[in-house]
Amino acid sequence: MDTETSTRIEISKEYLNFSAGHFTIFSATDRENLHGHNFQVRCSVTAMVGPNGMAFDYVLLKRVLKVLCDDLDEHLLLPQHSPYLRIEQGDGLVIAWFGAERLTFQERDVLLLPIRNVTIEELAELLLARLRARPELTEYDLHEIAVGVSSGSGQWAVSSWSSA
Ligand SMILES: Nc1nc2c(c(=O)[nH]1)N=C([C@H](O)[C@H](O)COP(=O)(O)OP(=O)(O)OP(=O)(O)O)CN2
Repeated sequence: MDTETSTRIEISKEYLNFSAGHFTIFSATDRENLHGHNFQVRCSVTAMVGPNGMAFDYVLLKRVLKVLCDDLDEHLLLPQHSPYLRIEQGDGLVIAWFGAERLTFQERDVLLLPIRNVTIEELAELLLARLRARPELTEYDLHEIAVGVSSGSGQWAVSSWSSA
């Protein structure tokens, strides 16, 4: 067997998910009501298969993905970089201003994310960046990484990176 093959390993485990509240913002005056999804996450990684017939131990990848999902699980997700949402914090509260609307939450319930909108495309890009930053993966010669996020069956956003 040629020891120079590049193979894509795909991970799509039921337990790679997070339940979170959010609202999608469509414009300065239009947003959804607050609601939640059971978001699903999947990942594919392309790497060289070594002479021992293995690219890398994908169990490690699954463990890291589960940590990234658990970090988001059971929170209200708010975008820190939305052009339409102003966020204040204090006295144990998070206050989000959407135009004249004042949305008030307990700090313990909120996760502020460095994204522009809580959409599956922004979540996929965020999880890809967080995955790439994990030290556990830096020792591997990875060629491509793609992370998918779904807000419901049949609808995904996939954010990808390539070393090429
Ligand atoms: N480009 C995007 N458009 C929208 C997003 C998004 O993340 N990216 N998100 C939403 C909302 O989250 C909306 O609540 C999604 O809900 P919906 O599509 O209705 O989800 P369901 O699983 O209920 O889908 P059904 O087709 O009704 O089964 C809107 N737009």
